[in-house]
Amino acid sequence: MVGAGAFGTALAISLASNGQPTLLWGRDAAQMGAMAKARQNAQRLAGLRFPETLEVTADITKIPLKAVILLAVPTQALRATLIQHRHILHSHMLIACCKGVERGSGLLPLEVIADVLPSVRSAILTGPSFANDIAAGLPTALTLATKDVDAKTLQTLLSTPALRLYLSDDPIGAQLGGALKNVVAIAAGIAIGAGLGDSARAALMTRGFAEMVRFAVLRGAARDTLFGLSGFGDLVLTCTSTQSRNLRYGTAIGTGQTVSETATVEGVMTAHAIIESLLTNENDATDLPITRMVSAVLKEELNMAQAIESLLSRPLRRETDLA
Ligand SMILES: NC(=O)C1=CN([C@@H]2O[C@H](COP(=O)(O)OP(=O)(O)OC[C@H]3O[C@@H](n4cnc5c(N)ncnc54)[C@H](O)[C@@H]3O)[C@@H](O)[C@H]2O)C=CC1
Ligand SMILES: O=C(CO)COP(=O)(O)O
Repeated sequence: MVGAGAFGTALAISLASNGQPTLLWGRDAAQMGAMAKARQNAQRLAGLRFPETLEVTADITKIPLKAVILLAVPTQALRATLIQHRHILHSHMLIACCKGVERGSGLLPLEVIADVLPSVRSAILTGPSFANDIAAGLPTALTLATKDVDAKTLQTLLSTPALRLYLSDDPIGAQLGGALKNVVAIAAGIAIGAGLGDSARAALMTRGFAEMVRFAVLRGAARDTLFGLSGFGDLVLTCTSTQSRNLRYGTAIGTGQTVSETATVEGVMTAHAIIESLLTNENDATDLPITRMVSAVLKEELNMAQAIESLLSRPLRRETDLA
């Protein structure tokens, strides 16, 4: 496991609890030393103890030959991680566990991997799951999306009695679902924080889902993928649970608080990355009102009243138009 934050630690606990010898690597030697000693990640998953089969290290050369490597770093840190450790990572199967779009390039995690390590085999692991739930062994279902011929072997390797992996051969759709739902969750949080009510949240979730489907299909996703765990499933979880950092972040913005979030809130950079990539392509007239609103509010180009007005003043149309 590369990346020892909440999600990397949770997946490592889950795999090790299922009897897989698992190595959890993090870049901060002092932090990894403390985790090894306490047998828990006190910063991110306090109280959830490591099984004996989980080894903790800050030495990346300890990764054994032929290991399957899960990459659980934030999307914006993925390229730097791959570049820094390419001599180790280039010969392994890489499973990206991050959800987002890279700012500057507009690329999805597997596209970043292909850009840095063109010949490497890869897959995306995504879907509705909170790190705490996985680490606690609660039932969870995720999507493992890949074009790789060994997909079934990977599915078996990474599934546990509590963590069920469903296969998909549509990595684009699976990645876009996971990336875009975070942006919609920020919008839903803004609505809740601004006191617009649960009906407004339901409207944003539904129109946000239509926006996700529209954008993903234009980028080559299969429409059905968006209706599965990695799209609709994760949208529901992230927009309705206060465990979600994206929802909490949006809620804080909606109440007018300044947010100093130390944990990863992927929807922020993803909203900017998508809108900026549309701006650089003048011919792209993709209709993304919610993503535009989120990006503009976070950049303080719109205040809350203007943002709400921008959504409410859009022309009335049939529900299924452009959906
Ligand atoms: N926390 C959760 O419940 C879930 C998280 N995810 C995804 O997992 C990814 C990681 O999120 P979390 O683990 O929650 O975030 P986190 O903020 O808890 O941890 C991120 C980790 O990445 C490390 N990191 C950052 N830059 C790095 C670099 N250049 N090299 C090596 N390590 C680096 C940090 O030190 C930190 O340990 C995100 O894309 C998130 O959307 C997916 C599903 C659930
Ligand atoms: O991706 C997640 C749930 O599937 C975690 O959501 P947050 O990043 O908003 O906490």
